[in-house]
Amino acid sequence: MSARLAVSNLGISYGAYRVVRDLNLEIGGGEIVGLLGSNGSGKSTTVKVLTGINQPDSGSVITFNGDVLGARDFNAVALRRRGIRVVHQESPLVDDLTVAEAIAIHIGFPKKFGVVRVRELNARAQQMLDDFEIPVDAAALCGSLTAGQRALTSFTIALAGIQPDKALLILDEATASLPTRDAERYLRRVREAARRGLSVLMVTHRLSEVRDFCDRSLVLRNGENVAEFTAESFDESAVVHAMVGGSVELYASRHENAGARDGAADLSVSGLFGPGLEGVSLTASSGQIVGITGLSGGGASEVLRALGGIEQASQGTISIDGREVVIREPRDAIDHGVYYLSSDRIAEGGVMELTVEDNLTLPKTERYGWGAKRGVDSDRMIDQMGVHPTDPSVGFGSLSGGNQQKVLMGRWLLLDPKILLLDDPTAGVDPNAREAIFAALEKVRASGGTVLIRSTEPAQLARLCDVVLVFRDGQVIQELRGSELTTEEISLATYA
Ligand SMILES: Nc1ncnc2c1ncn2[C@@H]1O[C@H](COP(=O)(O)OP(=O)(O)OP(=O)(O)O)[C@@H](O)[C@H]1O
Repeated sequence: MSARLAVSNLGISYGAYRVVRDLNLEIGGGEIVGLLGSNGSGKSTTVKVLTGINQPDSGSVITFNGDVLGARDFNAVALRRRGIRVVHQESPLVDDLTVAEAIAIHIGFPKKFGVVRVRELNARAQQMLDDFEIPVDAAALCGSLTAGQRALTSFTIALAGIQPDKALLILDEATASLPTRDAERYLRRVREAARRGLSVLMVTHRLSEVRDFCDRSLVLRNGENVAEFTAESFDESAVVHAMVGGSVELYASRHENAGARDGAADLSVSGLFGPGLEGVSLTASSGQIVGITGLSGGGASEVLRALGGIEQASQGTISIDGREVVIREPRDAIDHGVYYLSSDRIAEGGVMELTVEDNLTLPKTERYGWGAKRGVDSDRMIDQMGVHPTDPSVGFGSLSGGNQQKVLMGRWLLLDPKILLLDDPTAGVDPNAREAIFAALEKVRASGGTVLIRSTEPAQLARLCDVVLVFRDGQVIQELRGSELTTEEISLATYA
């Protein structure tokens, strides 16, 4: 039987810049294939060809269900009609629509005499959700869904109106911002769909997902296919080796931490109320990495946003080095040496139209003057964070997602942060970049800074943090320290 998707000699270029070369890939019916690679290795670019955003170079041959695709097929509508569907990391659901309406946008509204039949609309959507045991009410507003439910709704939309045994689902880091537990739940649904014949191409940086859910996986490096693993031969260190062309050094781990000063609460928050916050109190000392976790909407992201001046607290006090400060907007936070890195790097971080150097040095622009210092600083950060490409004059908007994240992190590191607030900084970054981020945090800690980091991956927090604060209903409900800092304890406290 022929493969569902067969790609041979795929080349993809941006102008004269060849980003993908000679890529060969086959996916059989009902197979789940992982696509791995460092940030900037060409994964998204490949997905963009299969979803009709990019055109392949001439000489590339792509066959889907036995049909060789021609130039006219490479547009989003035609490929979707053929049964190639994609789910991205951010679910573009309109908050004011119900789940049933969001599904109907893609497959049509049931109508009689031009009037939408709401009962039928809801019943049909509920049937689709129930078919995959997705715990979502079809009549609920999309805006009321948790992150995990949103992701599962997007999955349902992607599968709407297709025959699984003729289709290909592409997961483009679909689980990157989900907590580990929700991601597993999600991928179990994907596996069920694969049992029904759906073919799946899964782009992810979480190697454990590939180990647990993929039948095979390919590794891209600099746009070339450098290794292939079966479920049996899959080995995390061999994969990472193939991704980076060398080994990854492991940096920070909390056992190395000697910097924390006991009792010196350099950041102290008391009775903080505000959007999503119901009286948060916490302290963090110089030289500490404080982990923040909790279900979405529980206050973990919200407290970082309030401290960073993105949202305004309505009540409560924030003190730094024993002095009360007022943080109403990002500028106030920055003036006190408090820097916030959002999980939404596009909306709240980088300026797409500016260069990498501009983005790195943005908050310090007025201090540079005419000397070469600006270039020296930006080169140093490009090197420290392993930004690719290394040319500081390229547009920030042309960097891959993971490389954008490294630049935004580098921007704050250049300012020697006193307090660094990071909201899920490793979502969508490859293992090498993750280690570069951890190494940078270790430096901040060693120089007496304080880091508050939210992560959806309990294993990361267990490895990195001196203390982990668990949030629920807008409050800190538990503090884990010392021997409690294990993946299991953190997961239990977060989800139980
Ligand atoms: N519009 C563009 N113009 C020029 N170069 C681009 C453009 N988009 C991407 N690139 C370059 O193509 C290369 C591959 O990027 P791509 O986004 O495919 O990487 P990726 O493997 O998906 O990375 P990540 O894991 O960070 O998302 C990168 O070097 C990137 O800088």
